Amino acid sequence: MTFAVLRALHNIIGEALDDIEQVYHAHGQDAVAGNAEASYGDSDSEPTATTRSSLQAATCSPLKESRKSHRTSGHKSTLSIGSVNTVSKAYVSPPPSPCVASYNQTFSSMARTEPLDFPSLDSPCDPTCQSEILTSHPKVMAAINRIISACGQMTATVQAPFLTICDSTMGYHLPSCMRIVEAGNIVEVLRESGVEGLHIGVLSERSGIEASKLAHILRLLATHHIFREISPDVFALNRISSLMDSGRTTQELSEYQTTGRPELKYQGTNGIAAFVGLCSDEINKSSAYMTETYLLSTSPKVRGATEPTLTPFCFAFGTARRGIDYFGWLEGEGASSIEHHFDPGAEMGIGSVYSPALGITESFSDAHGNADLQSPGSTSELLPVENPNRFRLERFGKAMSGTGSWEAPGAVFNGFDWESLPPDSIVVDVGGGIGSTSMLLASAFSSPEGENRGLKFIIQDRSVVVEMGEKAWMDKCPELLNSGIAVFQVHDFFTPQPIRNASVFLLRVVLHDWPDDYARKILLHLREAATSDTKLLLADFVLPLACAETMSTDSGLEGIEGAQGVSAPAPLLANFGKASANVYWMDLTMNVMFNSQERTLREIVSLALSAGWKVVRVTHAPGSLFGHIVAVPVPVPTPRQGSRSLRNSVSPSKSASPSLTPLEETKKRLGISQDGENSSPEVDLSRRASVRCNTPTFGSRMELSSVKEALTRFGGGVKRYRGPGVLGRALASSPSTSKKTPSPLTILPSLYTSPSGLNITIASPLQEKASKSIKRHASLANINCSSLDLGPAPPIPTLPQLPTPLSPRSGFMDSFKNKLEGGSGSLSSALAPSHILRSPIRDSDSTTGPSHRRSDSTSSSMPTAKTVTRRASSAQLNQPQLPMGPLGSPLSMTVGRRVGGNSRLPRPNVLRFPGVDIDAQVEEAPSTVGNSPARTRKMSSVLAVAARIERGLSLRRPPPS
Ligand SMILES: C[S@@+](CC[C@H](N)C(=O)[O-])C[C@H]1O[C@@H](n2cnc3c(N)ncnc32)[C@H](O)[C@@H]1O
Repeated sequence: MTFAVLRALHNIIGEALDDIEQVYHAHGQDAVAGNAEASYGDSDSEPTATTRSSLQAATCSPLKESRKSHRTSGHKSTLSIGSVNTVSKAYVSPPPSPCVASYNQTFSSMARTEPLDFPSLDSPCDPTCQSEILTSHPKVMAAINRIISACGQMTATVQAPFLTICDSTMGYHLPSCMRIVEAGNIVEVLRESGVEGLHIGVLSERSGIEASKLAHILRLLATHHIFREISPDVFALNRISSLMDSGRTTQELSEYQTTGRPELKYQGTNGIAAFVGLCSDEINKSSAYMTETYLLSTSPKVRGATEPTLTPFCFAFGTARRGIDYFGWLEGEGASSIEHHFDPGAEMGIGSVYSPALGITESFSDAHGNADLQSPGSTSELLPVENPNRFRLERFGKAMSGTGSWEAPGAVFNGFDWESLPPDSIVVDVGGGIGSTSMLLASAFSSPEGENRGLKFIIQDRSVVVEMGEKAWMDKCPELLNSGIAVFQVHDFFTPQPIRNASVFLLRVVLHDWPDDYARKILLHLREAATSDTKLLLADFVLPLACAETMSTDSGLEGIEGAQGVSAPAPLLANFGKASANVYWMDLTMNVMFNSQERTLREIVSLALSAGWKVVRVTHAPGSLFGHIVAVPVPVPTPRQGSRSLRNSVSPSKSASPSLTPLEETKKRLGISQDGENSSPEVDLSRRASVRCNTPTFGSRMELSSVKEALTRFGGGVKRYRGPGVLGRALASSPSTSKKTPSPLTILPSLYTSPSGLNITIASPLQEKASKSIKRHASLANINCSSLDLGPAPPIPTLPQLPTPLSPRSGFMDSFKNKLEGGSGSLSSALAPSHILRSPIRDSDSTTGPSHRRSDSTSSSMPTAKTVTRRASSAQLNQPQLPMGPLGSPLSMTVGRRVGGNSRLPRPNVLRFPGVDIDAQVEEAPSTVGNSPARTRKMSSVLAVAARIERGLSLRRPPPS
């Protein structure tokens, strides 16, 4: 039986490799045919000889033959990776350094002769190259996850159990080694030395770490594939370690250190080096005190603490006694009583070490983590330093900068039926940070112009954050503030919610910062301010169980749309095991640092219910563990009726007061008085906690999102757009150059599997080049475009004049046409906004023609019988504010369940979706736009619909006849 399991795992790996190779091969072939447009990036310059040869050398033929030989030989790579010595210094570190040769320079040439290979582990990572970008292709990511999951399970099965225990228990050396490497700027030193690597003697001299110690450190990391030992004692960067490159020169780094500003290393970077430093330093040490805190402490209060002042961090760093939590410590609270200079030699290395290099005071706690060894008077000198943890504070901020993209920004479009909200509905972004999510939504669903200006947004946060947010919006989208579409409001979410007529309360990565009692207080304040129509939208990671979810009656999940989630295929662990590790790392990080947590869906449902919110729906972006959870108001349960979570976490009152409503009673138990002030003995801690969390934490968006990026990835959900503004500008802006490279910290939709394996047969007269591009676009959307009929176009009737300009997106249309006609720029980036299906007409929208209203479905599952209808008569086209087709074209498209046989095929302009038994029909519509581009626009619309169907987005019913 075990062999059968191992074989099954082996098959999963083989099939996943096939999937990956297929995608890479298809893209390579496409490029070979001279149509090498990058899907997320572009290229127009020539490679250097060295980079070309190196990339060619590192590129192999992922052909079927080689796949076979992989399978049959079981292990042997047939790839012939060229000598690393021929690889140029083409490092692209984040941010790119001046010595970088861009990927695009090499790709356009290389791709003509070689199919595309998967990125090599042995070469530095170039996040902008096609090969690297393709790793985020949904099909590739899904396959990668299956491979990681299967390999992890296979290793655990075959490895001697004791060795697995050693890996798990002695793995503490890994973060320690990562820390010293980051702090010693080893990556930057190695980058400057080039691909030949550097002998440990030189490396030691340049980093200040003793040679033999450093060699052993790097060898451990090389053994874990994080560096390479390319010859004895000679080390070099590889795909993994190169990501930690700050891009600074070693000279700059040494200047920062000698001037006492080492944190400048992280400025303007993608945050990975800072992230490595943070995790391997404070978090690593804090985690080591989990047992002292949760188990060995003699104090039950400590063992069961939910306060941020009694975390493993507080014991590891000796702040518990002084009631200082992580943020307080970062901000230097109590610093005046802390020594800043300690001679470790005098105290046998126990105590604190002042590190001029890092600008920090390092504290060592005793073996139990209870001693605060930084107590005053134990050392020589008290320095008037304003904040001894300034370096760590700055590093924390930079480390967080990439974590906001752990959830792809546009996922929120599909997380809620935004279009169901009437105009002027108010969305309150509670603890909204600088309002990055609201900005995306406002860009898509509001317009500063016209009478109907769509949704309104109120972004609430602490005053310092509100200031930052206002500034960011004034820089990026002032019209949204000036028009009153969005306002910032200083508000403490532990006090009563001032907005009493909200349609949606949005809480994005807020609850995971708080233990249940605090989270419940936040939710209760929102519940109290809710109308019966108000919805709560929670956006957070949802921890999967490590077994398959059951919908049993005690799960609390019955009736919740989307609760079942996606399980990995057997024999993989239901949650994809190792492939999902990151969310569990996050969870325990929140635990040991803040006594907070990520939550399972069961926990979220129970927590919400205890505060009078019933979860009705959960959606995930394909393959992502980041969820959008919709809840509606229900009566707040009394503690007696309440959920397990409420009963467990709130000490029951001796006798419930009959004169109080359940909400009042619950608030009383939680220490919230009727006027909203905290009144229980918890008050101090609550206040403390609420003022602590000034600093955005894991998952917060530290900069405004790119609207374009969000729409590119998730635009299928955006259906309402009422005029120019941020979105209009984003769409009309330069067609291809402004695509933002996703942060390497981004978790892209990862466990994606196409629910249906859609095939499209497209019959339409298209220019060959356009058809190729569309095929590739379809492939990116994981749609198998099985054939494109390039037959002759049916005759086009005489046409009325189209209004000019076509729409606010005409700039975009131009770029699209330009692309089709062979101009520069990326077709795919031009196509991307085709996912933006402008809303057909709202009932209330008298100027926009007949009502084809509105979606009945908020389902995220595959559609069964759904129809999209988009109609605009030629007469309507002459009116000023007409609903245009997705690309401004006057088209009418119907997608509906196929009834009976395939009678409509092979008529031109009819699409077939065999996987889900759905046809899409594009009706001929009047157009004066040239024949081929017009058809191509329609086709792109069709693909947009196909992508929407494939993603399980809700579509529309046909108009009432
Ligand atoms: C993890 S961040 C999330 C920010 C934002 N929702 C996002 O998605 O980027 C948590 C936010 O909660 C805010 N916050 C913390 N305590 C707060 C309080 N008592 N009242 C209002 N906001 C608070 C922080 O300032 C921070 O912006």
